[in-house]
Amino acid sequence: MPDGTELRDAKKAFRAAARERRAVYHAEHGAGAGGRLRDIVLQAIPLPPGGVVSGYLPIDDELDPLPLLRAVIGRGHHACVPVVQGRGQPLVFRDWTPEAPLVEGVFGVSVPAPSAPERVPDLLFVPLLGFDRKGFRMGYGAGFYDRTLAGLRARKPVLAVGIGYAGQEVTAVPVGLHDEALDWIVTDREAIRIAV
Ligand SMILES: Nc1nc2c(c(=O)[nH]1)N(C=O)[C@@H](CNc1ccc(C(=O)N[C@@H](CCC(=O)O)C(=O)O)cc1)CN2
Ligand SMILES: Nc1ncnc2c1ncn2[C@@H]1O[C@H](COP(=O)(O)OP(=O)(O)OP(=O)(O)O)[C@@H](O)[C@H]1O
Repeated sequence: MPDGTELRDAKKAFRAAARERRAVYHAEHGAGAGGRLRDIVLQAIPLPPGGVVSGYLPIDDELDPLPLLRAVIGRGHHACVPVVQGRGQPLVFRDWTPEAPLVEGVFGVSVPAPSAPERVPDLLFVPLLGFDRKGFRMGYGAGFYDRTLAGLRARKPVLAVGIGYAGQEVTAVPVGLHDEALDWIVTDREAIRIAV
């Protein structure tokens, strides 16, 4: 069931404001943020040995997760990134390395070529527009990560780690029934473990 009108409007207003805040923070703090993020994640979060870790290829003013993904590969994990199949469908993930050939996917987002093997992540680094300390996030509004996390969590334990700038924190993200909470949020300043 889709969200009701009131929640949809609240989320829409939130998204517009969050985009602006992220752009301002990115312009001010973006340089070097990906390296700081990498160091904080590796210090705080135990990665599943030999596991599959998903990240993302940054768009707009997202915090750059590629230094982290390179480090994760260096420690023997598989890295992968999301591929949109279509509206209303969960994301799939394809293998990513710094050398991987990319093609243009849905929404003009770069994705690994179809020759890259599909993977099922054990740990997901999740992009976001805004987050709160309860572990709720908001994205671009297609519900891709909510749908994808719900599907994965029904099959096996996965760890969902939201990635964003400290300046993307809000008091409370408007949430609906479909919203899947994150297990951790890591910013360019700190790692926040969400209490269960
Ligand atoms: N880096 C990254 N990759 C990702 C995501 C993400 O949030 N970040 N996604 C997370 O789910 C999926 C892609 N989802 C997306 C959904 C909408 C738009 C988007 O820009 N939509 C508007 C354009 C708005 C604008 O540019 O002002 C549109 O539909 O026109 C982009 C990505 C998978 N890959
Ligand atoms: N598991 C699900 N099954 C069916 N519909 C869903 C599911 N998850 C989310 N939706 C629907 O998708 C729409 C968008 O959800 P929402 O506004 O939470 O997106 P978002 O979290 O900002 O986006 P994204 O996860 O793509 O970054 C809503 O109408 C929501 O009801």
